[in-house]
Amino acid sequence: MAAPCFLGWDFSTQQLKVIAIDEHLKVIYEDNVHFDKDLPEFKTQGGAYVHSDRLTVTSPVLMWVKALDMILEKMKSSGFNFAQVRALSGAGQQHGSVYWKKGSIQTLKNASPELPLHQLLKACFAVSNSPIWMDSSTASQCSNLEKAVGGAQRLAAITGSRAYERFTGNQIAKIYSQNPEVYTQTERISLVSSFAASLFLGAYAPIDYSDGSGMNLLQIWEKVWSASCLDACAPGLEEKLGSPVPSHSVLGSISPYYIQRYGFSPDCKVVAFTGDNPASLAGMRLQEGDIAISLGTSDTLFLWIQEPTPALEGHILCNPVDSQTFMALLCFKNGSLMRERIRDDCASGSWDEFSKALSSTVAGNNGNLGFYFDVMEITPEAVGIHRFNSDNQKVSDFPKEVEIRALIEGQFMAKRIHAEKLGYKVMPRTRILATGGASHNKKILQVLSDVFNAPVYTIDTANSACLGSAYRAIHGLVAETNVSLADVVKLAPEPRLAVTPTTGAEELYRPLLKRYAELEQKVIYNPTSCPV
Ligand SMILES: O=C(CO)[C@@H](O)[C@H](O)CF
Repeated sequence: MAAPCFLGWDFSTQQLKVIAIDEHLKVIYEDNVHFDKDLPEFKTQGGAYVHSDRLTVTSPVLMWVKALDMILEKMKSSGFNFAQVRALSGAGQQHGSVYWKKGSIQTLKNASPELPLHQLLKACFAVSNSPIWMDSSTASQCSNLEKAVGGAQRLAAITGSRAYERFTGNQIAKIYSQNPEVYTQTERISLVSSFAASLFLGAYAPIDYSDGSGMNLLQIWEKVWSASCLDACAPGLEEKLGSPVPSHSVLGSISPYYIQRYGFSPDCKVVAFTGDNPASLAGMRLQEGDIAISLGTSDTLFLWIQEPTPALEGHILCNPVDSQTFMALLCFKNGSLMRERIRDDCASGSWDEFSKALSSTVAGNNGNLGFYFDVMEITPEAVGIHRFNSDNQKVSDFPKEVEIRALIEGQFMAKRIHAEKLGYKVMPRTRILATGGASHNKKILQVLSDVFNAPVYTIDTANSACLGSAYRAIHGLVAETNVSLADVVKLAPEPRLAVTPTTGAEELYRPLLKRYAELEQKVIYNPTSCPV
């Protein structure tokens, strides 16, 4: 009897990835299909089409289907033993939506194993180019939705986020208003995650609570669709969405199509798919009180939160590994490009010199504080460079090494302040899991550790959504017995401890954090008033 294994899928923006892990969580297979390179007939760029209005961004749904055909054929030719797969789960880019045409359920259910999926399903989609998360063409739908429910803060209180152009409810509203006949022809609307799960299930898979939190449609507290949000977007929407389910749900056994065409076991279970970021949270094995910080072009924070306070920034989602709690996403657009620009201006383009400047300046920077936003920041909405001395007086410049410390301390103080605004609390057990370019720089991590007064670990998240999906496949089989994901994956490699907080850091940064929050109110973008 072949050793059991578990598959994790990631239908991301630029590629389809798969990872197989054995019962000891060891990776035994991984593969990918890169949309632009391996499916050139679709002529996508970065897996998508940016339309001439520069606002509309879509991806061809049949490209995702054909990528699955391709990767399964690659696995088959490599001799992968599909019969050993006990369960599979997956992730999809958040917010994207798929529109199944009336009657497609029969095609899905009766798929003939002689043919590839992309041939079987070629007439199944009422919208051939699915809107994806990069789209920002629904501003009018967003303001309509916020008005309909009583304002931006009210919508955030209901669904975890104010209205965002990429969020699915607003995308559906646009399709309904611009193509009502297409909307009428649609019998089911999936997210990318539940669309992918449907392909394996041979039936329409439900939307999970966590990815459903990225639609501006789900009441994240009661975990039901918000009637007022649905009605504001399109008529009869609830029937087209189906009922949402807990993210750990076992949806059923794999469709006979895969058993006959690839040799999957009839006992292989399909566990609900979810969004890429929730799946990454699982892949990073975040636990209560942890923070994951991806230090990339934008800096992204993943937070595990017990009692969230939804705000006009960031996103609160149902937690994918514990339906009783929540997760939050916070995005800071001025991330690595901002750090590189200051490195070039103040450290002659050298990270070594940058690090030396951090070492040569004192924690707290003698009260000098800075806000560094070369591009319009979203957390908070602000732009430009703003420097303040220890008396809170605006100054036009800092010495180079002071500028470097002011940038790094400012970026991390902002992260702590905005995380705590969403309800996050630093706990004695808090760990910061850092990933991305800057996580290789210990001097930068030391500032992060001191500002949060928590140890910083580094993790490799290259495949976190895929790995998280494989972990969730295992967890789905035992979740009903109240086993936590953390217990199921305790054999996984531990994150590496990089730095711990300097003694006295909490006392030092507490007053600075207060000052920073107060000064931030002065730099927030207010188009009607003159710049600070
Ligand atoms: O829009 C996002 C999250 O809100 C992106 O991170 C997408 O999930 C990327 F696929």
